[in-house]
Amino acid sequence: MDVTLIVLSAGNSTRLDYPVKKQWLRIDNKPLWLYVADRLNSFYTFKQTIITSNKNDIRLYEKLCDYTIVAGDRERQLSLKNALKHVSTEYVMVTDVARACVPKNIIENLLSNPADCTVPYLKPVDTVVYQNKTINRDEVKLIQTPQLSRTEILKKALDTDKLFTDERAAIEAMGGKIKYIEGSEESKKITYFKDLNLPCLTPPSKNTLTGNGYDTHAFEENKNMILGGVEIDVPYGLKAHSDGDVVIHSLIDALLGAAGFGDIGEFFPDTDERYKGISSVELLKEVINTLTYKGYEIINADISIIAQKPKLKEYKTKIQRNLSKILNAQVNIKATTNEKMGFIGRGEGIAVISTATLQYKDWHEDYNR
Ligand SMILES: Nc1ccn([C@@H]2O[C@H](COP(=O)(O)OP(=O)(O)OP(=O)(O)O)[C@@H](O)[C@H]2O)c(=O)n1
Ligand SMILES: C[C@](O)(CO)[C@H](O)COP(=O)(O)O
Repeated sequence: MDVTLIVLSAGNSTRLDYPVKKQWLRIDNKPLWLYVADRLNSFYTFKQTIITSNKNDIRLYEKLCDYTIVAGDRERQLSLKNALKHVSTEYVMVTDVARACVPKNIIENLLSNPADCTVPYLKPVDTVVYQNKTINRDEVKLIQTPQLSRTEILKKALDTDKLFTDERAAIEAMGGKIKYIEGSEESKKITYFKDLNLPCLTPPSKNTLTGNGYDTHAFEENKNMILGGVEIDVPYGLKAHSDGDVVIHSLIDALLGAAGFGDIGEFFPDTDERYKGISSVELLKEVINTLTYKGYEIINADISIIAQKPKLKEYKTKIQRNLSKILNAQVNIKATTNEKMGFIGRGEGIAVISTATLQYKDWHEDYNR
């Protein structure tokens, strides 16, 4: 059976109420979205796997896998419709990334029971009250994902402005045939932080991640010089699209390198008018927020400034303290001349080399506090 897998991971993870978005929680070395996609692909050979991501994360997902990454939208159903545009197989299996521990037998049972839509559910074990009246709980189904649908039926069912909370409801609304199979407690959806007690969720790796950054800028007259967010009292600055803070640019590349997220140019293109003259401290803070949302913590950074001029001895401590405060981590600053050799030695500009280390935020430790 040709089946496409869609993993929905473009949500905002609001109810998790945690610094890291749930799709970026690390399971060993993998973000949850990759863990779920790989786990389901280990159960069945899907013709194609499509993952919806927040539109700003597509490039980051693509650096970590070769699945098809599609921009999500403001609603789960709209994210799904974006993904369905890329589906041509007869069947499509749609799952929430938040249902991280779906067992293999659920996948097998779905595939063994095709219909317009096949859906796992749990029977409530509590008494059910609906609009303050007790109802027959044997007639209640608690719906889970993955849900297996005939692709063309699902596309037709979603060709509406009405929003449904799952594919089954949309297909049911157009009279499609729904088949139900027994679900699993292990398929619980990670909605709140307390839901992170699922057995398949192994703690984040304790590995430290190291990155390096190198940047150079030429001097430019009649411009302020900013290094590490500190104004340097000289009558010239550094030529750049931004404020030219070559120390922070090098540090950003080291941080992004440690995370495997590419480089500063990918995040802040120097052709983008939004960044003209911008304070590089603001760029650094944006990178720190991105790393935090995506499950990283900064351990330390070590920065070497190579400059024949200006003399930085009186500024090193200011720069070190400023960056350490912004990173909330240990920062070391070194400064050296280039012994009058090369472009640096001729006083044409400054080079900076940085090293940064990261670790994964240990959600498992936080859970067990
Ligand atoms: N616009 C959206 C909203 C949700 N989802 C995905 O749909 C699944 C179920 O949604 P939910 O559990 O509500 O996740 P979030 O929307 O992230 O959570 P919250 O509602 O707390 O923000 C999640 O895997 C989520 O990533 C999506 O792809 N696109
Ligand atoms: C699709 C779903 O998981 C089925 O139970 C559920 O409707 C998702 O709800 P959410 O509020 O989008 O998490």
